[in-house]
Formats: sequence, structure tokens, C-alpha cells
Amino acid sequence: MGAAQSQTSAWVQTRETSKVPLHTSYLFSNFPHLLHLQSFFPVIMSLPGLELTQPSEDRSQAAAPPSQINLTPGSEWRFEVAFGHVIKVKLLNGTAELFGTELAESQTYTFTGTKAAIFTWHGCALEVSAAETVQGTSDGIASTFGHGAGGCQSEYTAEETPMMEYANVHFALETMREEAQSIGKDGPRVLLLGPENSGKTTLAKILTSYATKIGRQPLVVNLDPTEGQLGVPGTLTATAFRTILDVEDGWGSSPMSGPSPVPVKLPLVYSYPSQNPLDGEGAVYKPIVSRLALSVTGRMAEDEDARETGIIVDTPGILGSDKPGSMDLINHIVTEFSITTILVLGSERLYSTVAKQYDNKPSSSATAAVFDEHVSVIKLSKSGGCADRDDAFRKATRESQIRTYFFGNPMPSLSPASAITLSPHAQQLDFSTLQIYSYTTPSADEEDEDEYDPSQLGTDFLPGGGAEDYAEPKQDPDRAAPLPGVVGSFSEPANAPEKTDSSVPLKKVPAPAPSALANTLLAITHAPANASPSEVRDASIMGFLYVADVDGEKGKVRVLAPVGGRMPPRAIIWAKSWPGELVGLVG
Ligand SMILES: Nc1ncnc2c1ncn2[C@@H]1O[C@H](COP(=O)(O)OP(=O)(O)OP(=O)(O)O)[C@@H](O)[C@H]1O
Repeated sequence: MGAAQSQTSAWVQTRETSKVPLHTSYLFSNFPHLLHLQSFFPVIMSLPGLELTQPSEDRSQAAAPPSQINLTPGSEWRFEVAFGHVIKVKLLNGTAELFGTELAESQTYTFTGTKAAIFTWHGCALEVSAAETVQGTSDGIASTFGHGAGGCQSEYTAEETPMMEYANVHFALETMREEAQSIGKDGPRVLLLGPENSGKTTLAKILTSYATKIGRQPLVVNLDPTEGQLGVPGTLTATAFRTILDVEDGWGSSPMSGPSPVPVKLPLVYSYPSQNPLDGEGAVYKPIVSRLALSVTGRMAEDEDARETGIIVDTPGILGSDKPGSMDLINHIVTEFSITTILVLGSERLYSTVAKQYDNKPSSSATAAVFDEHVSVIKLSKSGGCADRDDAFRKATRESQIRTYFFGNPMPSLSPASAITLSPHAQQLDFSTLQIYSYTTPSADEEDEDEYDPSQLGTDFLPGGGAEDYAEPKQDPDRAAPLPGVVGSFSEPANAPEKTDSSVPLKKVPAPAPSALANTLLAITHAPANASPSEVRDASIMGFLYVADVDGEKGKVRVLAPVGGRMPPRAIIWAKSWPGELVGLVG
């Protein structure tokens, strides 16, 4: 109870960002260095691509002069940097922003394994150079020194961007927020839909950045389990953004460990260890979405800044596909978050289907009738810069997120400001003392369905079954302090109806310790070790362990934890199928 209260008060915080006009430079150095934070994507690097005839090893040793890129107002510099290579970018003059977050003049930013764009409203000059190539790149991605400036694999300047459209969306949302402020209703709840690589996450970052820049506090919800937001993949999160995003890391840092130059964000994290939300016809995904929505609406009820600013919900690309069941999930999200504004990117078909279903319909909010609140569906252009990310790149990104969770930024020399080396603790645990659960939901891409036993699931394991149902996680009086992996800054939803556990496809992993545990992640929940499956599913996540080794005979598992000390006696969810195996995290 006490812990729950302190969690609640932790996120009822006053707005700390002052109102400043867009496009004024932030002095990053003004932001306090906070404890417990970490930067995400590790930084790696190489050299300017001027000597194209040299073999890559030679070129990586040679010092090439930096390239200068001059951008006219309203244009952007698009660049792709491979994993295993790092570029350095400096704003020489003018103003520039990366997905809405301003670059500080003369500060050096480093990027690796990145596809992004630096945009300018008023014109600017950038200096781009390369750092040394780093050893030990991620699986499947060769250390690649490209031919572009700084060794980018690809880079060019684009005059045509949808930034004006996106800025107009921001100003329209701002008008809605001002209205919400004046009449006491909730701010806009925005849903981003579109196929894969249509720029949903990018637009979410831009809108979040612009909102925080003028002192707003958006609640940003990531419903895409394929990539982590402020955490590892295989999770669904909600985060209150009060401060700037990180130029180098995208969303910035969660308090997973170490210090960071950019203020920490405190995400509420749930485990959804599957790539596909449609698995089991959404039987696991939907209740977790409902759970997040309850937390988010609870937070809005308690925090005026968050209530006025509203919500931004990013979704996985599969919901923008034509897959059976995707509209059902969209409907679930629209209802649970009482969405008022749907932004559709990059698909006429999707726009037309969604507009038919929702445009001008009353929102599902309890106060929709009082305030005459209707849903608007808006079609937006996909940026020509949206880059396709192949499987190898996506895998490397996931691995980078996991690696950084445990080890921090491994290249301290390259970016002293954001370089953090973490020291995770290895320990041997008795498998018999761990309460590990695994989902048995059948997945389209999972072959070993032998664990799937439909007879266990009951009749609720049907389309829509269980979606509206929750089991109230019992508040444990001696709730353990969270690992530095994740700190839920939201209160757990209360007053949810009890649910029979037969509908929850979570099964305890029996002894002996399966060898498949090796090289996978375990999510430690806040649920007590003896919790029911529904309590485990509905519990937020305290932190993650990486299983380095399994000794089935001796019944021991060797794990890597972000902190030392005794394992909290909590139920654990095995991220068996997603993000799956990460070999070689521990040498
Ligand atoms: N204007 C741009 N210039 C260069 N790269 C861009 C631009 N906009 C987006 N990108 C990059 O394109 C890729 C796809 O964009 P984004 O992640 O926003 O798409 P998404 O719709 O969220 O994808 P998914 O649903 O597959 O997660 C990302 O690597 C992003 O950084």
C-alpha cells in the first residue's frame, strides 16, 4: 500500500518545462545530470566517405575531413548509419531538430545503427564526420563504412517533407488542449495508425517533442511489442513525458541505470513477449492494452497537466495491415483509450476503412455526450524519408536495446556526455525457487505448439474473450523495491472485475529447467510468486534478467541482473518467443 502510494505521488509532479516558442535552442547543458539513468543505443563509429577506393579497414584508420551540410529552411538531411559504425554530427549554425528535438549548437551528437533526418525550419549548417569503427558488431550486420558523409550508408538532403503537415497537427492538438484546459475536459487522445515503416513512431516522437517543448506533459503509449520504448522489446509501455527527448537515443532514457544528460523518463511497463499482437486472436494483448489504458486514464484523473495534454498512442504496423483481427484490435484500442483523434499514415485503404468506422462518431469517453466529443480521422502523408528496416537491422536494434539495458553505452570515448558503462551482476539461482511462467498462446510463427493446450484455456479464450476482464493484482504489503530496470510511475488500476484464470494462457514452467531458457530474457513482475496467471499477466514489470546458462541436471540457472542482491520473490514471465534468443550477451 505504502509503495503504491509512493508510486502514485512520484508521478503527480508539477510541470517543470517553461513555455518557450518552438525552434529556440535548448541548452542541453542546463539539464541536470540525474542519477539512475542510462542512455540507450550504444554508439559506434567510422570515417568520412571521401576515399571511396580504399578498402574499408584502411579507410577506417584514415582521418578524413568532416563534411559540411548546408540546409535551406524547410529541408532535412536524411541519413542512415549502419551498426558497427558511428558518425558525429555538430550543428554549426542556425536551428535544427531531429524528429522534433532540437540540437544544441556546437554539441557533438553521435549516431550508430540509425536511420533518421535532421530538419530545419530556418536553415542551418551541420558538420558530419566519422569516428573509429568499433569491434564486435551485432549479429548479421557487418561493420559497414558507407560512402556518404561521415561514412553514412546513405545520406541526402530532401526539400520536400511533411513537417509542415505534422506541425499543423501539433497546433491543432494544442488548440484542443487549450479548450480542454478552459472547459475542464480531457485533452486529445491521439492514435497513430499505418503500415510498417510509415513513420508512426517518428510522428509520435515529433508530437511528443513539440508538446513537451511548450510545457505540456503528454502520456505516450507504445503498443508495439516489436521494439522497446525506453526499454527492451516484448513490452507495452506508458510514459509521461515532461522533458525533452534524447536526440541520440530517440525516446531518451528510462531509469534503468547510470546517469544521463537528458532527464529520466519513468515508464510503466507490461510484458507482452510476442512479436504479434494478433496471436491467440488478441487474447493476451487485449487485456494488457486494457490494463495500460486503465493506468493511463487513472493518471489523467490525478494529474491535471497530463489530463489537459492527453495521450499519444503508437501502434504496431501489423494493425495497419489487412490481417484478419487487426480492425478488432484497433477497435479495442480506440474504445479503451477513448481515442478522439486518429492519424493515419501511408495507407489510403486503411484511412478509408478507419474513417468509415470512426469519423465523426462519439468518442467512448464517459463525458463524450457532455462535451459533444467526436472522433476525427485524419490522413497524413508518409515522409519520403521513411526507411525500410530489414530483419537484420531490426534484430540488431533489438539486441542493442537489450545490451544497453544491461551494459549501458559501451563506447565511452566516443560520447563522453552519454557514455555509461554498467556492471550487471551475474548470479546462480536455483530453478526450483523461481516461479517462471510462459505464454502458451499459439503464434503464427511459432513452431513448437506442443505446449498449447486449448482445453486449458476455457471458453473465454475466443475472439474478444477476456479482453474486458481483469483480475485485480493483490497489492502486496511488502512490495519489493523495483529493480533499476523499470519503475512504474503509474498506479496499478483498481476496481477491476475478477476473472477466472482458465482463460489466461500462462503456464508455470515445470522443473527441470528447460535448456531453451538460455540466452533469453525473464521479466520480473510485481506480482507475488504465488500469484494466479491472471495476476501475473496483469502485473507491471519490475525489471529484467538475462539467462546466461542453464544446468538442467543441477537445477541451476546463471542469470545477469541489472543490480546485485537477493532476487525479489516475484512471479516471472519468460520472454521465450519475443524478443527470443540473444546469444553472446555474456562472454
Ligand atoms: N524523414 C525521415 N528521414 C529519414 N528517416 C526517417 C524519416 N522518417 C522516419 N525515418 C526512419 O524510418 C524508419 C521507419 O520509421 P518509423 O519507425 O517512424 O515507422 P513506423 O511506422 O513506426 O514503423 P513500424 O510500424 O514498422 O515500427 C525509422 O528508422 C525512422 O527513424
